[in-house]
Amino acid sequence: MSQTVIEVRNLTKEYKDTTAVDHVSFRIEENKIYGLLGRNGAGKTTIMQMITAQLFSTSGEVRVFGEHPYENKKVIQQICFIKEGQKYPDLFTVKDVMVTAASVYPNWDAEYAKALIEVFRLPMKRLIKRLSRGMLSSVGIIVGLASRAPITIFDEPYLGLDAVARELFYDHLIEDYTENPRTIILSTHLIDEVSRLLEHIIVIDSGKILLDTDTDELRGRTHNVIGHQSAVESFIKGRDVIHLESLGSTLSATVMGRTETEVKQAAEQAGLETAPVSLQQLIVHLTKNGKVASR
Ligand SMILES: Nc1ncnc2c1ncn2[C@@H]1O[C@H](COP(=O)(O)OP(=O)(O)OP(=O)(O)O)[C@@H](O)[C@H]1O
Repeated sequence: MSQTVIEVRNLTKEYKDTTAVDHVSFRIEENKIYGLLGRNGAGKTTIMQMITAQLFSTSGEVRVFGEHPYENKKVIQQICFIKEGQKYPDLFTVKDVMVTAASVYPNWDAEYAKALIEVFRLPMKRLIKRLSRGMLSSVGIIVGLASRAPITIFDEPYLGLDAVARELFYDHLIEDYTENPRTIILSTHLIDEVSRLLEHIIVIDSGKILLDTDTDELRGRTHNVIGHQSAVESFIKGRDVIHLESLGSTLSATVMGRTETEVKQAAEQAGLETAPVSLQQLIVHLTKNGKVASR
């Protein structure tokens, strides 16, 4: 069985007028790529800030490598947290960021960082404050990848990055992860783009967990079932229906089964068509409904 590297129990963060994170519990296992997904304001960044000891929880527990992360250098050194809009000192150049990162992360690979700087075409001597928005995001991505931190977290790392640079990021992430397995948590709204990378997803909605599942298992459990309205309506009775769409007399229902293949097999036996559901569609439907269920 895989080792747990992060354990969160009943984690809650309350602000004066809002509960940003509401009794959330989950485990993150070693050497897997996770997606932490959800709509704006769902609570993703707040959770990541508590995991990385940048924010105190109101209640509940966080353990990283079995220990409290707060003021725990041994634990903090093992985590690289890349977030949108990272601030750097005014006079820092790209090179200064790389030199600083090398001194912070014990597994830093300077050669790899150099190669990535060429891939992303970053000018080493330019002041960070003179970089374009996309270039600034590339700096974070390079630090995240070259840190080789046992837990690497990317929170919406691509503000301003063009499609080519995002593809480069995904390709390098998967290639380097294969050669140097570690735990990666990606938080993003570009779900279709990263869906091939994610092994496990945790979906947050209004501070609560909506879904915590292996991606392949989810794909196996969830299908669009398509057919004549009356046939689909009778098929979905008593089933977990996430979304319905009708076109004339045809009805398409997005259905989540309890076990893999259950929905697909039953639908086919009933003479109905099935089609796969993209991860993005699924998450949009789930979070639009805001339906918290024991999935
Ligand atoms: N310092 C704060 N004071 C009050 N409310 C806050 C504070 N920080 C965050 N919140 C609120 O907590 C909720 C969760 O915010 P959070 O930034 O964690 O969401 P998110 O899922 O990361 O969103 P996004 O995808 O837009 O980045 C939001 O309602 C936000 O307004």
